[in-house]
Amino acid sequence: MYRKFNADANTVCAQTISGLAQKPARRMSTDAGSQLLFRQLLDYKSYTYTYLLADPESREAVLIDPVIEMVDRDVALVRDLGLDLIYAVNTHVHADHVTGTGEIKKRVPGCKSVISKVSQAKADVHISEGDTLKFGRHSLECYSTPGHTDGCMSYVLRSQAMVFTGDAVLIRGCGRDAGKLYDSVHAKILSLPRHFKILPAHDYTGQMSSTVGEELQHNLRLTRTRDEFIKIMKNLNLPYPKQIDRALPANMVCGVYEAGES
Ligand SMILES: N[C@@H](CCC(=O)N[C@@H](CSS)C(=O)NCC(=O)O)C(=O)O
Repeated sequence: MYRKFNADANTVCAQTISGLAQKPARRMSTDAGSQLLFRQLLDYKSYTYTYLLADPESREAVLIDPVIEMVDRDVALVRDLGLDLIYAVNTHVHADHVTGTGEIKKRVPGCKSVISKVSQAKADVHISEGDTLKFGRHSLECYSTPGHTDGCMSYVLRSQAMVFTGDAVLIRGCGRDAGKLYDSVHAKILSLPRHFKILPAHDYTGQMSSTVGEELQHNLRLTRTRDEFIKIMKNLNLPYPKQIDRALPANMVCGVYEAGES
């Protein structure tokens, strides 16, 4: 399904290239594998990571999982870096914070909101398994990874060996719910090459990334059998997310209520 993508996944290059000010003559290479602007941004209230990805050549950019309270920061960064933000993407309908995608759309003309079709939430673009989101020379491959919610998607940036897992896989942890989550995570995320970097939607322990190999070895939930996993998740008794009553209805409409809109 994804053969059209850069098969040379091992061409892993410096992922953090903040050189938008670089003149074209100083660029080291023109292949997509070598040039990505990458920023991991934190919302310190919900411990949500927002990711800004861009092709420094075309300047097309994507934000993954923006948070409404942090939209000023995100839009300012996009402007400072001279980027053309084309997509504001959600991994799923979040329960712990309100998405910034609707607010970003208002401030960045032409930016489209994205979420899975299965989520049934409002957005400009509804994606499904096997779809791709292109920005410049890069492509995010869309994988359905249900379990935490039915509409959860993970996004693979193969040329950089990165996977944005939302709440499906957290570092040494995972999202809520059990059987379906175990199956989709093992089939779609933990089956990626071991060097692929895992970039989750949250971390509550101050860690920023992991790898597939590391989680296969050290994730105390996901290394168990399916039955053990279901038992562990049942006994966690995770508390009700504080913002859930505000977040869920807002996130079904892209994070913003407009008078007259449903
Ligand atoms: N304290 C936070 C919620 C923390 C939480 O439950 N996070 C979710 C992902 S966001 S809904 C989760 O699945 N965590 C798994 C875990 O093991 O922590 C709040 O009140 O918002």
